[in-house]
Amino acid sequence: MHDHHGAYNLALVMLSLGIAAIASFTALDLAGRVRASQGVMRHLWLVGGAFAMGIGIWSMHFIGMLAMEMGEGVAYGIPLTVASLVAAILSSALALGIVQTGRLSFVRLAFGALVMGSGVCLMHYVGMAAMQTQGPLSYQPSLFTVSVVIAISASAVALWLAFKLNPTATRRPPLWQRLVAALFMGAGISGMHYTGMAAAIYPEGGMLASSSGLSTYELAITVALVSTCIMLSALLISLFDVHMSSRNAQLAASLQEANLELKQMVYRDALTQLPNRLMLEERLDQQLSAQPSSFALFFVDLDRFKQVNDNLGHHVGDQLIQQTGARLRAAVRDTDTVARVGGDEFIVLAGDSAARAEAESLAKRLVSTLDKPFQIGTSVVKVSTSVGISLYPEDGQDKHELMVHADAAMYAAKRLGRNNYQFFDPDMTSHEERRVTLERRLRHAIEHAALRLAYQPKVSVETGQVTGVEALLRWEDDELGAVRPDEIIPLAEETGLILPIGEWVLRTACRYAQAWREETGQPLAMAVNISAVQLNHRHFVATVKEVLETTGLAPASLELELTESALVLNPDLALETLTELRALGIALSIDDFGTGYSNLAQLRRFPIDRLKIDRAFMSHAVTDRQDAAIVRAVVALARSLDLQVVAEGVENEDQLSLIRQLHSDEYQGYLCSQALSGEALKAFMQEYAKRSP
Ligand SMILES: Nc1nc2c(ncn2[C@@H]2O[C@@H]3COP(=O)(O)O[C@H]4[C@@H](O)[C@H](n5cnc6c(=O)[nH]c(N)nc65)O[C@@H]4COP(=O)(O)O[C@H]3[C@H]2O)c(=O)[nH]1
Repeated sequence: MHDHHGAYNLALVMLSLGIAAIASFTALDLAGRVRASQGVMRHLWLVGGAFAMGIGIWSMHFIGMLAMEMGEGVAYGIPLTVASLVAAILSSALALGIVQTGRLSFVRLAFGALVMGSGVCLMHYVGMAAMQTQGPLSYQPSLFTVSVVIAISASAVALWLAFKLNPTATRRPPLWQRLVAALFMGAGISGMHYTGMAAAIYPEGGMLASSSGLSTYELAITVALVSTCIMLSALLISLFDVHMSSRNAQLAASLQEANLELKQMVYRDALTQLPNRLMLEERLDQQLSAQPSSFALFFVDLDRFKQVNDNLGHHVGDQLIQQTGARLRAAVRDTDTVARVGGDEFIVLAGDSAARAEAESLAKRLVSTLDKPFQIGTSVVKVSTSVGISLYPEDGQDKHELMVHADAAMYAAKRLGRNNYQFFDPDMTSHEERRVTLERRLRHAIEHAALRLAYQPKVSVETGQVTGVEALLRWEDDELGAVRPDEIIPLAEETGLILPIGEWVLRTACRYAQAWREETGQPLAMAVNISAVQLNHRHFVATVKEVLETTGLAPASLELELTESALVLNPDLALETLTELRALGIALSIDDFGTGYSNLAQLRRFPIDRLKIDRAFMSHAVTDRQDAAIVRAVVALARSLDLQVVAEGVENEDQLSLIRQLHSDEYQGYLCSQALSGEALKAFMQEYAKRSP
């Protein structure tokens, strides 16, 4: 026996190293594919990968053996050669199986390396045994051991790399990393092989002559070509698969994104990003199915939203809604739901406002948070809020009932003078029912002359003398009780009833003022509210003229009170109408000023005599700095436009002294008197004249 450490054919050694590196590269890539795929695909990748990798490693080994120049051609026994190929494929399958799932623990790595290393050794030494030598091969124990250690260590590094470079379907490690890893692995496999070759002690007599017709070179090149082709096809398929999976992953991601957006659109209000009605209803369903002991639903509606929208434009209206949503959100707990369910309507679902008292304190918070003026761009907008509350379970067992009842309670709050809240009461009717009844009864009231007027004195701030009165509509219905003008006027505007009602108010007020003059010999300045619908009606000026003529009232005794929204609806027509009225000698004032004071430049165009500061500002002007600032600004503005100022809703001496400081001209309010019937006004005036110096 002798060591057959014959010279190596350098070209074939290089070829074997190249094949080892390609096999390693393929192995790492396929390991990634196995990990990234699922189900049947994972098994297919495992089988295909094991073949490609096994053939690769085996060819490296085979070419490595051919690289040893042993004189004449060496013959290889077919069964053992095939067995070594099978060993290579099986150990590759095992290796791929080990890296396919989970995390790589130390035990797993050690076990995997042992299995794979043994497989590689088995392949190598079975392959060596296939060499047809004169006698059996033997091995130097030390080098043999080193070769086994190298095989196991190289396998450990290979497995570790396969895990480290674990690509997901969408992300692959950079190419250079994969190349370096492949070179490392290739070097490990080749190292094992050449150490194993070095360990071999060949028997005396050397090799049996090859019966194969192929030369060593031809055989090596053929094996290299075939195995490279197999590996390259596996790589190409793998690349294609990565491309497809990343495309699929991208598609899935964009589908998920589209789904989210769609959900957002379906469940969220676009303007405020708050939940919409649909989402609220779902949350209500969830809430109800959790069988809670109790909870509360708050229907929140802005009182003067339409006015702001008309006066200041939709963009301001939109911002008002956004700010309202934000304030409501800030006023409730994180677990509560604030949903926008209509133009200026919100619903708050308060999970555990168990007790009525808790619901009441939240309602107060909701009203007061929206009572503070809003700063929108350069405008200061003041609105108020009406809140209706329904409680589960007493006010409703299902979501529909709870919502309808909260809505009815909200309308009841509006009827009671706005800026407050009401709990649902079974006597309350829904908004629709109320509307229908109201319209029917209003028509009845017009036909049966059941409407009345009340007159509220206006007082000079300087002298304390009554300077005139404002006519206010009153209606006491047999069925409905007292109905406030705030409720009558919008309904009358919608139904067109405002024209007959408005004309009746004008005629009655003028007749009263003329009768007053005839009785007392003194003129009575009479202010009448005019709705936007009336002002924009073609015959309005003619109607006013006719009423003045018929009643005999001097135009100088009449003042018409208009809202800003009436003017901005059709500014050109309004200007024309106001100019004609002014030419008749009628005084004109802007009512509710400040609730959304708008286009000052526009206001300048109109022939106006007075501005009336809305009572919403007066109520807090003494205590709230922001409201006081608005009152101050309105007075300053009126002065700069050379207009008189009337403060509405003056209820106490503090408010009076504030407007006195600000040099307001007149005031109206409970401090002097409420609106009185025609008879009561006469008595009041006599009494008042006696009191004043
Ligand atoms: N809290 C409080 N309130 C006070 C005080 N002083 C007066 N008020 C109330 O404030 C309102 C003043 O009328 P407005 O601003 O023209 O506001 C009126 C006006 O815009 C409209 N309106 C009333 N009558 C008519 C009418 O005949 N035609 C039209 N188009 N609108 C009318 O309905 C609104 C509400 O009228 P009313 O309910 O009569 O309410 C009246 C009056 O009763 C006070 O010191 N404190």
